[in-house]
Amino acid sequence: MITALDHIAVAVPDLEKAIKRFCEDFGLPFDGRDDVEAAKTSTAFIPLPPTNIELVHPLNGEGPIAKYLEKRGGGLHHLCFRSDDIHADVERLRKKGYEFLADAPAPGAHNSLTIFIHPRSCDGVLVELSQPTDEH
Ligand SMILES: CC[C@@H](C(=O)O)C(=O)SCCNC(=O)CCNC(=O)[C@H](O)C(C)(C)COP(=O)(O)OP(=O)(O)OC[C@H]1O[C@@H](n2cnc3c(N)ncnc32)[C@H](O)[C@@H]1OP(=O)(O)O
Ligand SMILES: [Co+2]
Repeated sequence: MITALDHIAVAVPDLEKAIKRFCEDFGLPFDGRDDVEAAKTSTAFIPLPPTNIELVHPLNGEGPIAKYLEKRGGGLHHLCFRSDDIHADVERLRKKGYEFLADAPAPGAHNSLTIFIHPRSCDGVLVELSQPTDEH
């Protein structure tokens, strides 16, 4: 079951500059960085209960965020829904015809398991499902 809006992700061309903007200029809290090799993505989390902002930047200059920045520049990149049973939610949504971008959930930021639904299944919005695998 989907239980929360876990995060809203913003693709940024300069991660340090974006962290300064959100945390120093806007005065928001900073919950640290997490480089996720499996997703080829560097993240920075800004907790804003009951959700978070996730800044996403290419890890080692490659991967999906690199392609996105190259084609579109910075911008809103995806919405992530938290699930309490990601395998059941994937099965349920696949049966409804949603196009997933992987066969199975993979490691995400903050020890989560994540999987993405193609934007063409969701009116042009890239949607991530995420299940925490331990307390962060
Ligand atoms: C850190 C881990 C994790 C977490 O724990 O939170 C993350 O958030 S990782 C974040 C980065 N990872 C991903 O984005 C993985 C899923 N994304 C993909 O697999 C690809 O980016 C994609 C969505 C399949 C697009 O890749 P590709 O087909 O190679 O790119 P194109 O540029 O050719 O785009 C095709 C099509 O899709 C539209 N598009 C692309 N990105 C987005 C987006 N973020 N939001 C909305 N739409 C998007 C693009 O405009 C193209 O549309 P058409 O032109 O209409 O075909
Ligand atoms: Co995300």
